[in-house]
Amino acid sequence: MRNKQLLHSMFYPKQYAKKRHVIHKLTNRFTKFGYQQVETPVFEDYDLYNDVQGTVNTADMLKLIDPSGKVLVLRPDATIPIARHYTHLQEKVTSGRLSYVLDIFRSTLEERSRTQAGVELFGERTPEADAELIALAVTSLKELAIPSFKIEIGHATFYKELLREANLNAMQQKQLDQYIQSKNISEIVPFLKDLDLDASLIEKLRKIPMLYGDASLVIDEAENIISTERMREELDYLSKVYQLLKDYQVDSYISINLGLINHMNYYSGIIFQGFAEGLGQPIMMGGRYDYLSRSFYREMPAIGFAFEVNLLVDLLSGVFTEEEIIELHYEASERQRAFQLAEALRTANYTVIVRTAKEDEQLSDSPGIFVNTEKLVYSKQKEQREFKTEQELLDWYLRKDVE
Ligand SMILES: N[C@@H](Cc1c[nH]c[nH+]1)C(=O)O
Repeated sequence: MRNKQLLHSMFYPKQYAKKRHVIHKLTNRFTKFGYQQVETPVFEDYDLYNDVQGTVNTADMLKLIDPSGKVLVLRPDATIPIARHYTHLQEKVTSGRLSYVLDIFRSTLEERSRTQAGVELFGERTPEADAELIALAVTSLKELAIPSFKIEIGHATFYKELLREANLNAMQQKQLDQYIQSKNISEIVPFLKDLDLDASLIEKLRKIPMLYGDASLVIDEAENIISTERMREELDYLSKVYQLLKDYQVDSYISINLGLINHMNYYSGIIFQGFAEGLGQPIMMGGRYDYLSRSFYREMPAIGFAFEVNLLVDLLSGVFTEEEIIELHYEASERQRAFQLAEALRTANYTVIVRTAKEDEQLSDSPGIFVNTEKLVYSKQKEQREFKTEQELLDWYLRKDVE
């Protein structure tokens, strides 16, 4: 674990090697599914977020002022800028797959920033697109060998459809979301009764937090609370996504949770979160956001998700640095030869540190090469070998791991 006392904890070499491994595996997998990597600026206009509907809470953004007095924010989310740029620039493109590894900054985060690795798929509103993303998330976590994880799939508006006629204000909606999210069933009924809602509506809403678990059972149960055409369509859509996930053979990692609530409010359809055993917070979040780009240049359906890279790093056990470091010691007169030899080894993909030889040099466990006037010596623990020329040493070095 990294040192949690510091505001921005440092990744030390072993930990950082793990982070690199996680990023490498994820980006590789994203590429294999056809997602191309992009990067967005760290600093963004505060106004962008003020003008957009369904964005990060502006109070949570980290702001700064540039010399002209303009208010900027540190990138609080990756999805919003990517959607904005993509729908603006790619006027003729109808669909596209993008990926990213970016730090995002919010005052509410434990360390004010975190690294996310995610994907966004633009231009498709089909169960096939949703299933592709969920399958990509599952196979990525499998490839990383994250032990015991689950993806929970919910819906951003399914239960809110029930409430359309109830006209709750923002505070009441927030309170209800909280009760549903925490499955606080005992508080929900009195709360709804106080709001003077219809008894049959209360009965349906009370069931929402229990619509959780095995997908086919939950989908069947959810049939009983459908009260609008839209709910019917969304449930059928969810069911199609689940059928597709069966064909991807990832259904054993999936459960449905119709009380799932994501903290971003741009979602408009399926939402999902990934959980690993023993970790209270999600390792992945995402969902469909078909109307976010309406605030930009043109409306384009979209879906995406992001992994929390640092949480994945903390979940991985094992060591991810196997690289041996060769220490190359040289006598002052042999400096140029030594530098050339070090460079030849680096070109051959070895890691080399060069240093001047000291009289009482202790042999360490890592391999050492000594460049003296008369000879070249390789040593590792008890093994010692002498070479006459650099080429001889190089030839032997390049062969030794193969033989
Ligand atoms: N940007 C979202 C995750 C996401 C990516 N794409 C869609 N949703 C978040 O930070 O929670």
